Amino acid sequence: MATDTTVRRWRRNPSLLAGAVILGLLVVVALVAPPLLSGSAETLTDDARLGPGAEHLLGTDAFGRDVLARALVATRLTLLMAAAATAASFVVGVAIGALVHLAPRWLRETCLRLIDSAVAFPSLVLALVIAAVLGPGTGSAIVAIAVAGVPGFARLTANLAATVADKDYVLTARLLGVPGPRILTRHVLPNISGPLLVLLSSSFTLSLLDISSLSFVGLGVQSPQYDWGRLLNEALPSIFAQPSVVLAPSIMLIVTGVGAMLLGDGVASLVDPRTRGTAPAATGAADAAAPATPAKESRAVRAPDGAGATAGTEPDGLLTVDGLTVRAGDRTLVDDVSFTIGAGRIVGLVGESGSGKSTIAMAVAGLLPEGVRAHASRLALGDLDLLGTPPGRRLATEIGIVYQDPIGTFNPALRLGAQLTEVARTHLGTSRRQARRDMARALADIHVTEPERRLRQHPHELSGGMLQRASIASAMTTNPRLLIADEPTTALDVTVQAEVLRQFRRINREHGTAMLFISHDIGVVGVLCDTVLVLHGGRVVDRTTGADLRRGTVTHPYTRALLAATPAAVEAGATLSAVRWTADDTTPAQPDGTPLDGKPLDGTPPDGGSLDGAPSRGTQPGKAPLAAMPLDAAPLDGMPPHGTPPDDLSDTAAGRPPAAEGSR
Ligand SMILES: Nc1ncnc2c1ncn2[C@@H]1O[C@H](COP(=O)(O)OP(=O)(O)OP(=O)(O)O)[C@@H](O)[C@H]1O
Repeated sequence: MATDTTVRRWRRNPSLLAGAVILGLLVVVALVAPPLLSGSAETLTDDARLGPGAEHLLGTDAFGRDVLARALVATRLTLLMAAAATAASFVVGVAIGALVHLAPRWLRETCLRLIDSAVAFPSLVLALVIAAVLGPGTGSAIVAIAVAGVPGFARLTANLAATVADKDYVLTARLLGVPGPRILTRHVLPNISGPLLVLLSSSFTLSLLDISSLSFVGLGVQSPQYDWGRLLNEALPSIFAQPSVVLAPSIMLIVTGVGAMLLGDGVASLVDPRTRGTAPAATGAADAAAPATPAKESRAVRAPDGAGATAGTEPDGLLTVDGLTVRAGDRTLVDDVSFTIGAGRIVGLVGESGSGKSTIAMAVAGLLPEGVRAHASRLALGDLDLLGTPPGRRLATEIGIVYQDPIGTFNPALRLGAQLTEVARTHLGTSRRQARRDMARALADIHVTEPERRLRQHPHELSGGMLQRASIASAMTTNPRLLIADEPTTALDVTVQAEVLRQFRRINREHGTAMLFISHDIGVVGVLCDTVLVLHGGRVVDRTTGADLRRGTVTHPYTRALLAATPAAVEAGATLSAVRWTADDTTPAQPDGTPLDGKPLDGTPPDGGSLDGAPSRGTQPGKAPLAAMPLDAAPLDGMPPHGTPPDDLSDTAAGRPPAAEGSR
């Protein structure tokens, strides 16, 4: 079975096959040629300068030695030198690149500039200078070529590591307190191995040519040793009279280079789990939502009219954010934002793209990118002070994060089982077997089909909806007090969105988990959240409730403008409003320019857009708004029918703390 798979993989990878065959043959030549052909390659005879013939296929050189035999015998030394130089460049270059990536910013920038300058210098010229300084010889040629190859590997490693460093799975590892070197070896290096292997193969080819060049100009291999470069050097005086003498070493050089490139391409595609050719799991049906019962009347307490600005502050605040300001250099990204989240409550952050939602979430989780600084009068999760350096273990176990892109959440190079059980094994001390058993149960709870099999799969083998549910299960491993969901439904189609939202609601009710729920979709926020902060330009411009959003009874002009820009809230045939509002505006923008007067907007469901309403007018073809999705369809893909509370998204289920919104 395993052999079948291996054969299929090789067949699907012709580059790998061709490269391996070519280099394999060359290795055989390197092994057998010296003992078999040294005699005819090195014995001086009187048959000098013979042309190609039956006895000497490519003729003889000026000392009567067989030209082809010499080229074949030289294979061993040439390959060994090129391999040694490339291996040294690779090891030292990747190590330097990794250290540069881990270094503080100023040092990293300085090192990168130096590396860039070294890369700009042609490697052969660099090698010539080094070889000239070290003196001619085999050892100095290897050192010269190895040193000349280091900057290329260092730059590629540092640059690629930087592109992986802001991936969600790296941020999660940082939140979990995984040390930098381990993040590097487990998450970063495996995900940049493809390009590094391609560079390794091209670097081998380059080393081969550079070493041959050094020997050709007399700085490399010295007589009586010989490599292909040395053979070309010896053939130079008779190149016009007897061109066949340069043929053998030249062909050997070309064939070896092509073989190395083909092998590099093939290996790069082999190590990339996304191109291994495993069939992806069924999508669509597997992700479809299970049926839900009709939503019951909303219970969320509504802030009194005109008191929208008092919502967003909750009694018994579990999470306290007071005067949070986030800056990147001189630029203020988040300006004096304050709110609290009570235990078991869901607070939404809504606003246009760039309004600062994710920045607030990352500041809470202590995951702000380099160069971005947060200041606050208070930033705390219960007794855990989030300013400064909170203990990594507490951060890892008390805050869970679900990101927007379920694919980016997971390390594509690792199987899901290893990733999903990491927190339990690292922070809870659970054994590997028990952690897998627990995770399989958690996945089943969240309606992931065939959980055991999923744990053995790579992320690319699951659909987006399944991955998002897996990441929710993963975030819940430690039963965190606060779950941050950063646009968790944006990358999903609307049917899957509903199921994912239902899971958030279920978790909130069953575990009493407080949530900071981020979305640019005001409909989604209205459906799920108790209280909602509306952000604009990094500031909170309105504080309202989910119930008010669903009823469309919000009063703030910007919030009303956001609602007016929601397809489900607009009459069929009417113009969809663009949001044009500045902090100085006191009147909301209507499509026709008339001010909104506080009446519910046309098309907005009168008692809120629960997930069970009939499709609204104004719905865009092909993408129904969430508020319009009927969720009582038959279960799909064998998903267990559910839909009884707590899986509906109404606010009526028991077990939630009373929502008495206080004021700041
Ligand atoms: N590392 C950074 N350095 C400088 N500015 C940044 C950085 N990260 C984000 N910003 C800026 O901060 C502002 C807020 O970004 P943020 O990602 O928090 O917005 P958002 O509301 O979450 O948007 P979206 O919905 O598109 O994710 C944006 O103007 C963005 O350009």
